[in-house]
Amino acid sequence: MEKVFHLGLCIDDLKGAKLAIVPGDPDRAARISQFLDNPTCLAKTREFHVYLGELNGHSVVICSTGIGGPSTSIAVEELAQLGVHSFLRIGTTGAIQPHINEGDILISQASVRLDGASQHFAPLSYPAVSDFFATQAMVKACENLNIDFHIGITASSDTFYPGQERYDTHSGYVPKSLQGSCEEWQKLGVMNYEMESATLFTMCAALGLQAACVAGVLVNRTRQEIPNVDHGEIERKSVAVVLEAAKVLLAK
Ligand SMILES: O=P(O)(O)O[C@H]1O[C@H](CO)[C@@H](O)[C@H]1O
Ligand SMILES: O=c1cc[nH]c(=O)[nH]1
Repeated sequence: MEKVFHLGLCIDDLKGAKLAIVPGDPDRAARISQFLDNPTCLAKTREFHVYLGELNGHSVVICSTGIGGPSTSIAVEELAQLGVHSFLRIGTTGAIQPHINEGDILISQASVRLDGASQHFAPLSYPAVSDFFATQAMVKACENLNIDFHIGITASSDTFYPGQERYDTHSGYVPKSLQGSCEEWQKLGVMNYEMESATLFTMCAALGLQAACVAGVLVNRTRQEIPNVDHGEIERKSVAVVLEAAKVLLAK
């Protein structure tokens, strides 16, 4: 049986799993796996830490994507080759609207394509749109858990610093083409910045796969540039949402 190149896994390793939960952070993948029945670690290679377990009797994979579109595209492509069809991203994020607070839960309907990797799957005129049913499962999960949420558009950037217009940096300089971009996204009603959903949504839509994204807010960019909150509670809430959404989707 052929192993996929980066994850080093073959189809039988996934025991028929069709759904993957995809956080950016490898350590978060390990923490999420503890909520599955019979969790096992399948691989730890580069940024890709892969766990398998069961949710309500269904095999589920957890696979970290690392930061950004290029590594996300590898994880999604190789998991798809192994039989996965549904991808639920659970991330952290910076809000750019004043009414969205640290600790809030954001569900991305679609993303502004500030990445490069998505252009390797479809031209820029193609939308980075989530899957309706997977996103509906995220909404249902919040309702089931009585968790308030915001739903809307996310700006998904290749970079954490210039692409999200941060000036508190080594050089303090943001290229002219990105100066004022945060205000533009605010005025266009964009909720937040993160770094993987544009690639995830575009490639999944283009390849006939299903994707959704939930994120916990670590910082409100109208008030400060760099997060300084305790991530623990925020992660617990967003992990609860993604696990419940997985159960909702698996029950269909
Ligand atoms: O917490 P994760 O899932 O990594 O998501 C966000 O955090 C990272 C940046 O700090 C980027 O990957 C961004 O999308
Ligand atoms: O501001 C933030 C916080 C988390 N992740 C991001 O990409 N941006």
